[in-house]
Amino acid sequence: MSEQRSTSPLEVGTEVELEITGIAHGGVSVARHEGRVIFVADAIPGERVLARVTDAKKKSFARAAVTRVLDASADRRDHIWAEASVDRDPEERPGGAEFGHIALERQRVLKAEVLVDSMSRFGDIELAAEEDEDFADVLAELVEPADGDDEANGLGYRTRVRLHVDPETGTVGPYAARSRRVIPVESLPLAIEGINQIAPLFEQMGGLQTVDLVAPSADDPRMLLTEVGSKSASGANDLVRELVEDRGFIVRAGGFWQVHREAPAMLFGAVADAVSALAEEGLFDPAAGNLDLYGGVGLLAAAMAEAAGQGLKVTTVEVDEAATDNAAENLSEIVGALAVTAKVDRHLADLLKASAPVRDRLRRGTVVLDPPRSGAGGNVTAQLAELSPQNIVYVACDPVALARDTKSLLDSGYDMLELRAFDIFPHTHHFESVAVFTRGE
Ligand SMILES: C[S@@+](CC[C@H](N)C(=O)[O-])C[C@H]1O[C@@H](n2cnc3c(N)ncnc32)[C@H](O)[C@@H]1O
Repeated sequence: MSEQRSTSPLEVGTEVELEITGIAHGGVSVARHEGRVIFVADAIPGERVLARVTDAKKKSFARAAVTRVLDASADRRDHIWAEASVDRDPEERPGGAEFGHIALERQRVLKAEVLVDSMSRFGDIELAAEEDEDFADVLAELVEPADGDDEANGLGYRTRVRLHVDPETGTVGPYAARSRRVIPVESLPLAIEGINQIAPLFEQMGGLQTVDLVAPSADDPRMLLTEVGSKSASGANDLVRELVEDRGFIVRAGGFWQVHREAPAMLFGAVADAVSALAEEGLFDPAAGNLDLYGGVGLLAAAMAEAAGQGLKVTTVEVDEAATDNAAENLSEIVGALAVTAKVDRHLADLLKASAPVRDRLRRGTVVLDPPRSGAGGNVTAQLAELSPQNIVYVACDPVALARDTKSLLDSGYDMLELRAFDIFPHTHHFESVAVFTRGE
């Protein structure tokens, strides 16, 4: 494509020179062009770049992708995935490693900035440095790395990868960034070795829609194939074994399990730490009506038990019946554990109608919740506020959703005791947060 450095009006394909001023949620940086905000892919705050406009439909903002770096940040690195380099046409770059051109430590600072900004704008929480502490140090330490990631430069961690099949050519690969075009690639640098060994990157797989690659920690890696027109993948219901420290979990091969090899242990540890800290403050009651909402196969209920002991009473609530069955088995040694298949809002609505003694037990309880990306939302946070459990441990994969739900909880009289964040998706903009709330006096 020929280079057109014209400015207004912005049109798709136009190249513009931009000063990158900050980071936005979603893995893009921020610049301004003649008063209009531009979200720029593949840039780093502080850089001056040439970027091609990729979307100009909205009046208030446009989107662009870097085509040439004019003044590079000291944190710029060769992209960890050769195919995603800025030397390539933006449309030919695979998605899924949108921070792969940034030094790992700076990625974590950018994630911390997004968390701090989200909490300030949507959560009414200003995260500040202590006296004698530099805020830059707070940002550098807020998002905790997973074991082994610094040594491996954040590569080789994914135990689950979804590839797509081009309906015309049968080529297998990831989607391009911001589109549903399949991009052929030579390797999957974020995936663990076992997945790279079985990935059919050089095969034609016409007739298929997706190829899911799964490498459980205590089972053989495998491919789950979904045919065009089918809703389920072959082998998705096979049970595989996962190990977290020395505790075993069964999960369906196609079911939800944290993607980073260390993530289950990290989140297990974070929830167990939170429960232990609450117990030390006299705020945790193992015999109360404790809940693990959006509980999957019971990972976080098991973490509560790790801290509280086998006498824990806890109910996991999960919409997927098969995952609930797995949770029942995974938690079978915890006599007081119950696994329920239900939508969280329906289950909470039922609990709100329960008898006074049951409501009292819930009021003394601790709720762990780990909702999907959209967060718990206003309805569920309002139900929680009405149930009024003593503590809420909120595990979140989206900082903005967490911040919005935080605001609802603070408005309902909860105090935030702790906020941690975990870099369990290196080279992407994603990260996980764990926020601990307790009911105010
Ligand atoms: C982020 S996963 C967490 C799973 C589990 N806590 C873990 O760490 O493995 C979210 C889970 O919520 C379930 N889910 C999604 N929407 C739900 C709803 N409205 N009610 C109950 N469960 C839901 C999904 O099936 C998924 O298992």
